[in-house]
Amino acid sequence: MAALTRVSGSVGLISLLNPPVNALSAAVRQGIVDTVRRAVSDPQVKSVVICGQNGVFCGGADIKEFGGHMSGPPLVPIFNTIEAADKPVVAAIEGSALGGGLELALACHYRITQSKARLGLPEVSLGLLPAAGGTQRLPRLIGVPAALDLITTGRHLTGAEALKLGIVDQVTDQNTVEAAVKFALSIVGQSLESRRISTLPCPCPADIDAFFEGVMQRVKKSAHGAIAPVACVQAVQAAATLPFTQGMQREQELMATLFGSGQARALQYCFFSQRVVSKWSSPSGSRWDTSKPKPVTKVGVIGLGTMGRGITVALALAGLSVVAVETQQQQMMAAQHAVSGMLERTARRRGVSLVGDQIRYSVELEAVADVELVIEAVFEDMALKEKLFKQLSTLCKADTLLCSNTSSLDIDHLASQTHSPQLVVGMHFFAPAHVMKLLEVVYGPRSAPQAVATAMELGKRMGKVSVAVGNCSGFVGNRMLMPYVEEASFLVEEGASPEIVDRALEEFGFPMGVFRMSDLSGLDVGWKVRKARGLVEPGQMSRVRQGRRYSPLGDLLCEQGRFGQKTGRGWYLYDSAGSREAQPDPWLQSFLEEYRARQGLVSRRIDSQEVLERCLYALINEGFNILQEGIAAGPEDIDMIYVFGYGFPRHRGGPMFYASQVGLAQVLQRLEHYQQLHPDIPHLRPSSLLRRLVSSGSPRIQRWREIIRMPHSSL
Ligand SMILES: CCCCCCC/C=C/C(=O)SCCNC(=O)CCNC(=O)[C@H](O)C(C)(C)COP(=O)(O)OP(=O)(O)OC[C@H]1O[C@@H](n2cnc3c(N)ncnc32)[C@H](O)[C@@H]1OP(=O)(O)O
Repeated sequence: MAALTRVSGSVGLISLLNPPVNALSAAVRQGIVDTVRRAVSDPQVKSVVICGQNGVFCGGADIKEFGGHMSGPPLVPIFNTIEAADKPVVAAIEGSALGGGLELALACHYRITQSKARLGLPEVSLGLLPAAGGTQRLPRLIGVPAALDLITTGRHLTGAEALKLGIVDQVTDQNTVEAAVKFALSIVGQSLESRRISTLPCPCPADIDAFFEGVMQRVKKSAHGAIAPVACVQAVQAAATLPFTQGMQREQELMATLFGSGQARALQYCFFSQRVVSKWSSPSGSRWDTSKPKPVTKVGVIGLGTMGRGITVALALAGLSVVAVETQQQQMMAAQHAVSGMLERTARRRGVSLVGDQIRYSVELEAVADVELVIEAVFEDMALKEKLFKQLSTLCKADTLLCSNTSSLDIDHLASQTHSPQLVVGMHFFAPAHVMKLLEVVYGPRSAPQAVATAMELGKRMGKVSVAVGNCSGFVGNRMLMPYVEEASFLVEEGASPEIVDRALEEFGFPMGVFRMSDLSGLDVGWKVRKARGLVEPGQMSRVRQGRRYSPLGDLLCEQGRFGQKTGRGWYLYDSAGSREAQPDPWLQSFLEEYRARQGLVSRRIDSQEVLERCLYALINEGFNILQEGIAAGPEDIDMIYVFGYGFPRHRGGPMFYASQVGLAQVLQRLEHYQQLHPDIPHLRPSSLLRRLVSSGSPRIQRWREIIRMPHSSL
């Protein structure tokens, strides 16, 4: 798990070996202990280089070990021993040095890195902190503000950026290990005093108390209830104010609190779930490992409204050639201008350079005749899309994949308009499409495995978390959103205010409650969908439609021209159209009072527990229905959709993981309770899969797929 060889006569080369990322498993840690001891005591070894085999330095502690009993030597004493060695130790960083991997490098006396290597302390995204000395060594090396930025965000740096910050001593584009060995030979005999980071003073801002107060306020605000970023600040504060040994003690105490927390479990579940969803499968038996994606270099985007523009930017940033089509000349010009601006801003933010001329604009549909894949992003109007798919099927090459960005329309129906329905899949992006990480790839019963594989791969190239899901109204994300949003409206009918509902959801960790979110995206969006479903009865207040409870509140607001932020009024009041500062609206309060009176509803006090239970359990219950129907292959798919597309707090793991933590029996019992009180709300009727899981003893979430697949009686 770690090997020691002697190279160039006097350099002890320690290679970590634990593919694919040389994670610091118990065996690797033991390997480091043994090889360092041998290298230090071997008189023929004058200096040491630590590297990882197979082009990766080290991906950090072995996250798989976190769930079980930790054995093997701990990291902190190993790193202290390396730092204390009286022979120079050089880290040769290729690929990645992340988490414990970077902490290992910080314990070395010198660091040499490949320019493209990724370095960072991403523990915060696993609900932890860099507890192998990272919070104490990094601030001493690069100063408190820069260290705080890296530790609280977990962001990765390239080797070149790390050099600028002073984290590494040299960057090379040549063979990193060879460069490190050469360097190690050149420094034999030099003093190591100034190279032991733990002995350095911590460069601090002038008014340290005020500085940390400000940082803490900012971090708490953006953490939305996550505890790890706050602990990271506390640990760095200890580095700034305490001697190294005491700082290390504080780091360990904070880590102990985080390590056992539900948030760390949820975030580590997210880490693995993100990888599980890339290994997609469909009920027809097609799978990620047996389906080869088709190579794609040129993509057509049709419709350059908000979504089409974002998709064009995402494709161009991924290095693809794009043919962007908008049939109205004026709109095309406006789109071209907007896309250029978005591209420039995003490229600047990401620090990447743009390759010119990647996008060709056209007002002719025929311009997409030679692309390998088309993404349609026109209005959500089935007749328009039907016509377009018929045209595309005729004018594109026979093997061109035809994808729709529809957020709810029937993919099978669109496929049936074409000569090759097997080449049609949904690619449902989320606004803004060049920013949001989620992509729902929607397959129908006729979609070819290669079509699904190609859309998934394209999503990956754009840096998306792509999740393959089956075709149904609203797919996974929007289908689950319906009961969530409806419950929120029912709660308002029963006596809650939009502020009470939103506050409960925001305290839970959503960046925005349901009503603020609705105001942001536009109340007319849902209105249009409800109209298409035949639910809207203009001017009517009836609360039963299509045989079930219905809240006309959203429709009534739209009829008043209250579309949310864009009109300056919606569920809240805004200073002006387009403003983002939501204020409670006295008009809405009187409107609701009058509405309740006319409906004969007696307003009651609704607390945050009821808000959370009714909104979240309704959403979760629909998730169980989706799993039962095979629309999503497993709970991880649903959770990643909600975390990456709908702002579900990541530190809660996603709705299905959250349900598993609350306890399935508890979720079932509360749904039964609310269903008894509201028998006219079908989405509160517990899913039979939920009942089945509870009667199977509420197994761990990792076992749900197994239970879902088991044959069962539907009685
Ligand atoms: C109290 C005791 C604990 C003390 C701890 C002290 C403090 C230290 C803490 C840590 O170090 S926590 C870990 C920090 N490191 C990370 O968060 C890095 C996580 N990994 C990645 O970001 C990426 O995997 C990568 C290294 C950038 C490589 O990306 P790539 O896209 O090339 O591959 P992936 O598909 O992501 O991964 C391949 C494969 O490897 C598994 N894996 C990756 N990292 C780890 C890890 N640190 N531990 C265990 N396994 C890891 C990943 O799950 C994939 O597995 P499969 O899906 O193929 O099974």
